[in-house]
Amino acid sequence: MPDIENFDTLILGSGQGGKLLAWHLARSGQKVAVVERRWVGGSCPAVACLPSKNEIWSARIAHLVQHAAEFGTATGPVSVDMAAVRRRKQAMVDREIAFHLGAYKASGAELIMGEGRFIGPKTIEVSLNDGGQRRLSGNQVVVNVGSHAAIPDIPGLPAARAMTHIEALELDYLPSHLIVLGGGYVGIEMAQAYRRFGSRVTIIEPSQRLMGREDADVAEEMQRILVSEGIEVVLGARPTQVRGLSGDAVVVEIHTDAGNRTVEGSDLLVAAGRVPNTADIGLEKTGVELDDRGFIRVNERLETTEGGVWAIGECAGSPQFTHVSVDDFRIVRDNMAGGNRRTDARQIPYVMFTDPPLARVGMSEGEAQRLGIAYRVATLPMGNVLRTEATEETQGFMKAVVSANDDRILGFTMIGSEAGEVMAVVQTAMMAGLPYTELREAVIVHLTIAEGLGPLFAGIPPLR
Ligand SMILES: Cc1cc2nc3c(=O)[nH]c(=O)nc-3n(C[C@H](O)[C@H](O)[C@H](O)COP(=O)(O)OP(=O)(O)OC[C@H]3O[C@@H](n4cnc5c(N)ncnc54)[C@H](O)[C@@H]3O)c2cc1C
Ligand SMILES: NC(=O)c1ccc[n+]([C@@H]2O[C@H](COP(=O)([O-])OP(=O)(O)OC[C@H]3O[C@@H](n4cnc5c(N)ncnc54)[C@H](O)[C@@H]3O)[C@@H](O)[C@H]2O)c1
Repeated sequence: MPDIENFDTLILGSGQGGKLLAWHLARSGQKVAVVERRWVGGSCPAVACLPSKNEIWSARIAHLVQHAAEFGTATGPVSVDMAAVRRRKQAMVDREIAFHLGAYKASGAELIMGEGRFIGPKTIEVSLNDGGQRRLSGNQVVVNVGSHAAIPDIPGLPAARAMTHIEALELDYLPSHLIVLGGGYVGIEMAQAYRRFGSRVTIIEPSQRLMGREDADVAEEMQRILVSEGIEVVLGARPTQVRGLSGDAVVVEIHTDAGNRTVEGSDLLVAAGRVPNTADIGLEKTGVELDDRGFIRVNERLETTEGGVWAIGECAGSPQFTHVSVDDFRIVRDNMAGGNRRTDARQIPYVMFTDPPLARVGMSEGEAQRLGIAYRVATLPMGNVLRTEATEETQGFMKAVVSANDDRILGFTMIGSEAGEVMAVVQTAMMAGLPYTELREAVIVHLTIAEGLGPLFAGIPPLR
């Protein structure tokens, strides 16, 4: 058995927050090791955020070129080369890997490539990817192992060898008919991209609406946009059986209130949520407890149930976004240094990178209703934002929720061009505690999309 090597800080999984913590602590003089089994830099730059947005951008180019004549540019026949799309994506991933290796080297943190497993409190055994084993311990230990795609328990699904986002981002051919199980973030982003590349696409979603956490008007508008591009959306549909093989021919049988139906396609993508990577990492040999859904039990300071062991990102049950894992890093960094930063009451903005995108910060109207918070609401169709006269990006709307008791902005949702950038303006106003009237009266540049914030907030009914 190899001797146990001791580190000041030992991090399992090079997730988004964990790697930043490693670089920070190592630069501060600590002896730090990060154990990563597969993706230098974690999933975001390798198989999730960056590669998906890279391919979504390629799909947008395809879409624009296909519609170029409407804007006065004549093109010849348009075709999409998925091998070239994939190559462009892979070149970016390779740049990301090089960047991360450089950052590890510059910081002095050691990146150990191998599968890690706890063999005792604060002690990890690593099966090295290059062969052999190492045993490591940390005075402080951080778990940042992320999650993997959930594979629902549907008869025939394992045999159909459905893709997750990982395989879908590696396709170098165009599926003739892509069936997507799940109408959430991954499903919708990938469905629109593949439709724009030229696939026929069907989304199968068990709930009665897409994007369950959004208001009905928001979900309906997104559905209208997807359907207008030729995507078939089947709601209230529970898959009961899968037959065939993804990449060849697949059949999904679904049960709906209206009866049973069969959807036949060529390729199958599963996008039905995430499962934390906590099942096989030996936590039972430690004092680190899991909750009933398999997430690491943490307090608001991101401390686990074992002293000196912290958890960051999706495995800690944090909302599933890179910027949240990065914020978890800041919390753990400051708490390790004796501070008291907390996860509760932080804003969690997000953007779904469809075209147009969906962005939200703060409360939706439905959340205000569920919490019994008195509110005022205004919406503004994107067609009323003057810039869209020039760009014809008229799909979607802005929606603001404001307190009925004072002028606080409670939430902002937008489907529309530049939604993420416009949302950041509202988020900043919310962080500063500005009343909505300040945005209503602000001098915002003509002819920007953010100019729509004036008329949006002018639509909020006055205080009674
Ligand atoms: C297709 C897709 C697109 C997305 N797009 C966005 C987006 O645009 N914006 C956004 O904010 N979020 C996006 N997300 C979510 C985002 O990717 C995640 O929330 C984020 O990467 C989570 O980071 P994390 O720190 O929890 O862990 P991860 O970044 O997932 O890292 C965990 C790491 O731990 C490693 N690991 C696991 N177990 C072990 C072990 N036993 N030994 C060694 N290593 C191990 C894994 O290999 C992995 O590299 C997307 C997700 C998906 C699936
Ligand atoms: N732009 C972004 O920031 C971005 C992009 C992609 C993913 N993400 C993150 O990753 C997370 C995971 O994404 P996701 O799309 O896998 O999960 P999700 O939770 O967003 O959506 C999963 C969907 O699958 C449906 N579903 C559940 N069981 C099903 C079944 N048996 N058959 C068909 N559908 C089923 C659910 O009803 C739900 O609508 C997201 O919640 C998000 O936090 C973020």
